[in-house]
Amino acid sequence: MSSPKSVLFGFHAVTVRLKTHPDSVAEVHFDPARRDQRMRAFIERAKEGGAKLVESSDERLTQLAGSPRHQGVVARVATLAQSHSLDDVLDAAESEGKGPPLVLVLDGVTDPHNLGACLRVADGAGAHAVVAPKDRAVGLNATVAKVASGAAETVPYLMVTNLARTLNELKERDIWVVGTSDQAERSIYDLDLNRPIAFVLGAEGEGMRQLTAKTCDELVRIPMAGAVESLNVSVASGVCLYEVLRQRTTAGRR
Ligand SMILES: C[S@@+](CC[C@H](N)C(=O)[O-])C[C@H]1O[C@@H](n2cnc3c(N)ncnc32)[C@H](O)[C@@H]1O
Repeated sequence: MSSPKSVLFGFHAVTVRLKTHPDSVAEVHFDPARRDQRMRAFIERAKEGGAKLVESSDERLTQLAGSPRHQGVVARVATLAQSHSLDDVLDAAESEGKGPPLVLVLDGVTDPHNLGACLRVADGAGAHAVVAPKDRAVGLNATVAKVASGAAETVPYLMVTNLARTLNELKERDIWVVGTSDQAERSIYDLDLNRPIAFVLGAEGEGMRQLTAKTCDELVRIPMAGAVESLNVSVASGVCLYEVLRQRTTAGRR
């Protein structure tokens, strides 16, 4: 029986899938009219990975991707099974010596561009997982993967049934659960983040749900020096996760 297929588009998203799960790539469609260096290098890599290459027109690629932003590259791929739980992911990170747990929790991020950007920054900062509630989140689709530039393949994205319960489970693992709100009193720059940590961010508009905020150990704000009240959720994720990385890296150098 063949596994369900989905599409990935854009150079980064397809290249990372070829690197991480080459067997899951059924076909790579590309635009033969594009003969630049980037495309030539990409085709070389796809051939090395054993992918079936198919020449397709720009129009056909747009149709396959469901978007004109495919950069001349669309892959039909098998959907990867999400067999692991958050516990499995954190256990694996620990046994691989990846440092204290670092988790990004997104309560209500339904925009694929925002999720893609959050996954990208989570990968960059070395987060071990991104977690979201099943009923208040966007799933991993082709737009998310394109915006994530490959990070949708590298950072486990776990959709959970009950977010408050998951936050309590993180606390039981001695992970400090820190919620973020532009209304919080304490600044993120006053925290010692060199410890197991989960940052919780909320939706554009209404922010975190009340129960989510109540379940957090601490609420912090990112200082805002100008006129606007808050940052985009992916930018705020970047500030939080990179502050953890900065503190942990600095501590490692001492
Ligand atoms: C666009 S903001 C939503 C703003 C919303 N008015 C609120 O009450 O949080 C989306 C998310 O990014 C994070 N965020 C944005 N700006 C922030 C700030 N200055 N301090 C802390 N978190 C912030 C929060 O997690 C927030 O829920």
